[in-house]
Amino acid sequence: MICLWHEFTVRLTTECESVQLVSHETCLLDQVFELIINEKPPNSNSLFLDEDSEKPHQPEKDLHWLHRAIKKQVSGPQVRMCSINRNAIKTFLHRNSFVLLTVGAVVVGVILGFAVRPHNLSAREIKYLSFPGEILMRMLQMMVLPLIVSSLVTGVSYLDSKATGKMGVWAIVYYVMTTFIAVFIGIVLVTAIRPGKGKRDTPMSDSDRMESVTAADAFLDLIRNMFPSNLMEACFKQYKTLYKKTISTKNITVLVNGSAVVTNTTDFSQMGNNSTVLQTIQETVEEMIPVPGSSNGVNALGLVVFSMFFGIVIGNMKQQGQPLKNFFDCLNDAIMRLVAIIMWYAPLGILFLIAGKIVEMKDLLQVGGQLGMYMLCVIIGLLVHSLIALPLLYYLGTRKNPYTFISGLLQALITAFGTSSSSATLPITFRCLEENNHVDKRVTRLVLPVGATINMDGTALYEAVAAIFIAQVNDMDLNFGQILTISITATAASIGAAAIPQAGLVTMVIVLTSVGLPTEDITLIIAVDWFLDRLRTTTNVLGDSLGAGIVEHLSREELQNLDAGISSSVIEVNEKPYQLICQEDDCLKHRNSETTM
Ligand SMILES: N[C@@H](CC(=O)O)C(=O)O
Ligand SMILES: [K+]
Ligand code: NA
Repeated sequence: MICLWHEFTVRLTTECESVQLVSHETCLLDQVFELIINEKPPNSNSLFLDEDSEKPHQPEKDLHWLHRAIKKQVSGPQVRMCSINRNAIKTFLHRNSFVLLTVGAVVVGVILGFAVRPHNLSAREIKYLSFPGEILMRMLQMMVLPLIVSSLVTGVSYLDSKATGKMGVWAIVYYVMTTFIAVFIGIVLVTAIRPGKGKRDTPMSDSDRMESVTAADAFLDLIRNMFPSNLMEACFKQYKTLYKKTISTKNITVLVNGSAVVTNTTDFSQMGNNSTVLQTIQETVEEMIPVPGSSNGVNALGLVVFSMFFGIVIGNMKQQGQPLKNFFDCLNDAIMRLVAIIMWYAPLGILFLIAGKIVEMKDLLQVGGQLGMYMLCVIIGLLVHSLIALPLLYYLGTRKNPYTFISGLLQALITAFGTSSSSATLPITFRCLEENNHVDKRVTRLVLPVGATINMDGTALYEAVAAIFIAQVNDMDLNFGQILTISITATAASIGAAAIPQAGLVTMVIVLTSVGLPTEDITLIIAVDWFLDRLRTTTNVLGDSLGAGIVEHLSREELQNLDAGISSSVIEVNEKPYQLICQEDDCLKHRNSETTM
């Protein structure tokens, strides 16, 4: 945070450098004035007339007059300085208006929330209070579906397969690596701090039991969701395995030996032949069998997979695929223009989202004991990951200042905190990366939708910490194998988690069942999950964005080659060098004008 603030002030000072130049000017004028006073012009008596002309002129008085006159001269630049000062502030405000508005909204939201809190609003009134925030969520979510599809299709179709492949590989390497780093940080912290040690102090509430899905079925669901059976349905439903209890009857042969009933597994030879009778009875067997079911929400994974393959195919169709390419390009452009409008509403929405949540929440400061230590553990882990590990990785990958990059993302990060959904934040993330950080659109279009869907560092860290916390509360000692299992399933759970509020809590079940922990114990951490969810979503968005920056840097050669490819194909068509320049310019202009309002 301090680094961010530092970046911010650096920006402010560069903006105001011109102002400092002007004040130098006035210093110089002062020096000139001193010089003039000391030199005293020889004909000062006649030259400088006092206002009171009747009195004889005295040199000192003349000098005072001179002073006044020069002061008058100096005041000209002073006025200019003020106007430049104002201009600098104006441009500063204009350039950072969104960030300033958003930060202001957070501050006002917190103040409003704490001001309203003592009034003990009813649940209904709180709903009304956060209504403007709900509208923001709805507007952002409205953009997500067309945004994911159009940006992925265009992102993939405009690259050749080589560039897509290389970018894809870098992105996947980055996603997997950062997720494991996050899990590692989480595990180290939770085993060092041991928040769950001691007697369990949180009473169990068996009211809301979590429906448990076995790890294997959850994994299969993930793959099933990659290939939605119906594209329309994928826009609002996901596949989810349900269990049905079936009762089947089995014929079992038993030996009846006097009064004792022995099942057929017993060795026959030990029984006396004359006293035993073979009998066939029916036994009912209860079995849970997986049946198809569904849960509400966009099947983002399915849409991502479809759009990517669709884009590759369109790209390979060359001339024939051009109309579809243009269509999705235009769709993407139009959606981003809508997002630009929504951006103006975003601060207001965030204000009420935060105010509403503050009014609604139970006193977080009173969460003490094990749960408090658990929260601390997750918070420290997220901070370490997002302020040290990820920036370091960005620096190693690009040799650029990561905090400059992060300062450009401020609005997306705040939106992530406000909405606690990385998919709802996606439109804002796009704009921050493209407008503030000038990341190539071909990269963001490809990397961001995939990242928002499968790359969740914060969620992975949280899942690992939560699982080990629950093990500690249950006095279960985990061996190395179990910890390894947790780190793998936590990664899988973060991939499977939908980018919507508190989705991580649902996929927790996979991690818990994989090491035989009681899934009901998720209720232990539900109370503070809303807060941790906001923080981990912010980390998720940060991870996606830094990933886009790194991937852009690592694949800059491919991008340049593509640019060169465009110009060489233009030569083939036109065979006139001067037209090449025009075409290239047009092409560049076109690329730059995309999504700007
Ligand atoms: N809310 C998170 C997912 C989670 O629950 O961890 C997100 O959208 O990124
Ligand atoms: K995910
Ligand atoms: Na990751």
